[in-house]
Amino acid sequence: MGTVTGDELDDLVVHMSDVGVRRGTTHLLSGVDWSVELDERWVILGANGAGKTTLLRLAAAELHPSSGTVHVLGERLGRVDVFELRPRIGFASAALLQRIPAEEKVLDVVVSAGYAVLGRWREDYESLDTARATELCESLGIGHLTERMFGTLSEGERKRTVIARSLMTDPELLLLDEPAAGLDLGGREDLVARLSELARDPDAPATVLVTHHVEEIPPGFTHLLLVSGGGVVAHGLLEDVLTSENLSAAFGQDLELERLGDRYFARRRGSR
Ligand SMILES: Nc1ncnc2c1ncn2[C@@H]1O[C@H](COP(=O)(O)OP(=O)(O)OP(=O)(O)O)[C@@H](O)[C@H]1O
Repeated sequence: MGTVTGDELDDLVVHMSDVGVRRGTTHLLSGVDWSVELDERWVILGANGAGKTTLLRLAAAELHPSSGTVHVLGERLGRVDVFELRPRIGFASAALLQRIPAEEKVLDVVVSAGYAVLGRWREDYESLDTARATELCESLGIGHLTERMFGTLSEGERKRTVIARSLMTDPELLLLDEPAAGLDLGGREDLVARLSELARDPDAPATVLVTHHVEEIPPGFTHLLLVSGGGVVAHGLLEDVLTSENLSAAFGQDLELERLGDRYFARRRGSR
């Protein structure tokens, strides 16, 4: 990816150069070079344990690299106050989902992202925030659930609530960790369609979505980072990088990729 100058960095939402993450003697990531530009929508695809969540946590400024450099929204990790950086990033993570109290009202789960982040006076902004949270819930198909307790929602409804929350602060970077995991077929298809709408919205932030399955790639996503064993197998434009060969290399199996319209499917070669 070459050396990037200061001016070029301003246009990059994420820039990683020769990044490694180590825990003891284990290398979670090594030699990762990756950049995300303002108008790009990236999918990170790879097998269990490939390093996808570790990459996302670096981009979320939740983790520092052990080696190499990571810039997020023009700021270098290690040289920036992450508490100032994180509010500019929307991160719908599985960890966040687990931390939300079961008795919290859906609308409050979404709206409170704004309070926590901006530390503004509730009285002044309450109605504006409520209107925005309601609009986000409606756009994600949970507009009828805003008064429900979070703990009473289905898995799919919870995922959408967390995505709505991550958009509440109007982030410059949106990170989605396995948004379709655990959903039934209908739930997955509905979420894929909504994420596709978001991806095609020119006002939406630069987005990075982590998944294990090519079937979950929403149309409108533009780029793909294929990872395996803590390293990058291939990266670039989705339609160039998503091939049977690259997929087989990333998953260590002889896989056959099929494209049907703007969706992808994969199976082991020779299987019926
Ligand atoms: N603190 C740690 N110490 C040692 N190994 C770790 C630590 N955290 C993560 N790992 C290992 O690093 C590897 C990458 O983890 P990561 O969660 O990034 O993978 P992933 O691609 O998101 O996996 P999955 O798809 O299963 O969620 C895994 O093998 C994991 O067991």
